[in-house]
Amino acid sequence: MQSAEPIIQLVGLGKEFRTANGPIKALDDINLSIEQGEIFGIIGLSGAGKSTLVRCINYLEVPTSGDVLFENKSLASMRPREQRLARQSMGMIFQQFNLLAQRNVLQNVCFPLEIANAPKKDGIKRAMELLEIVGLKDRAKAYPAQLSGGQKQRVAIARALATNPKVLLCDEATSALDPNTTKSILGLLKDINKSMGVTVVVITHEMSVIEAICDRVAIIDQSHIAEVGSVKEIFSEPKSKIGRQLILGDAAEQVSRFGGSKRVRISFDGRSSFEPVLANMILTCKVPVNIMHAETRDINGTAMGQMVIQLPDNEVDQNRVLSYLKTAGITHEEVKKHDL
Ligand SMILES: Nc1ncnc2c1ncn2[C@@H]1O[C@H](COP(=O)(O)OP(=O)(O)OP(=O)(O)O)[C@@H](O)[C@H]1O
Repeated sequence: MQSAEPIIQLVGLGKEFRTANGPIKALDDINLSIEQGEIFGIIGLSGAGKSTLVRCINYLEVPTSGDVLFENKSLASMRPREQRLARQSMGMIFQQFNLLAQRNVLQNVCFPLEIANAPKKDGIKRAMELLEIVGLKDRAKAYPAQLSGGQKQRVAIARALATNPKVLLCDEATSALDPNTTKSILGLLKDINKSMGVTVVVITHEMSVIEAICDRVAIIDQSHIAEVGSVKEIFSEPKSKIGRQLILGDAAEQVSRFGGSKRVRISFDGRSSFEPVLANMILTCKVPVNIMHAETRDINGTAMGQMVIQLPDNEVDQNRVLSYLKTAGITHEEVKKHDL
């Protein structure tokens, strides 16, 4: 679905809030290009400026400097009608769903069409089609209070799509949902992106969300873009400090559990591939290990060579790994530091 045509460009974008305690610079010199048809993630810690950024994209917040280009045209320089149409081309969903409690599901989805003065019959037809897409056709008469969080977000997605937007902006859309519901909502967003060609912009503080659906990602830190790239690139080699913190955070924490503990040399003699050996060991023992050194070659799916792993400090964990290696018939020996 991806093409190289930009649909949204942020050029030197800045946003400053005036508060009683002085100005707060929420965004500073943001330059980003989001391509038509992609799923673009924006990740950062709390307070980094993510929500402000996404709200500036559709002019819910008007930037204090720089420009937002939608389909190569500056929102700031558009005539009011043109700007309204451009903003209508960007649907939005939120963490707290923001459904109208007094309206049923169908009426919620029809709402943006009423605002856009669409004929009522057409509105209902379109809303029912969308409810079918999000899997809630049979709940058209239900009220938001009668729905689960995941169902509410599905209604919000249908409502956001009612005016046929080209872009769907998702501000922490799964942050209030449990992991399974999150997975199904992310799946739905991916399907919508594929089947309708809608560009999706996902704002999140969770790396797992980026990993699950995004093509590219920008990391935002303290009002600035720290790095941008394909999810693959950024995950395999984060260049910024905040990128390493977000991506390797857990791993870095795990490493601190190792201290100067026991090391084991595993020899691979071609009978097995080293990945399943390590993966099975970690899955079976539920113990993280640290790869200190590896001289292995994957030859036609089998591993030759050796690898030194470091075990956690905890003796029970160490014994678990050692007895696994023994039972699995994997050649290994304990090594001292100077043996490395
Ligand atoms: N309307 C506002 N008035 C004043 N300051 C604001 C306003 N909106 C945001 N800010 C400030 O701008 C900065 C960025 O906030 P923003 O909500 O964009 O961050 P965020 O990355 O979305 O954080 P979170 O994940 O916690 O929502 C913060 O310092 C915040 O306090």
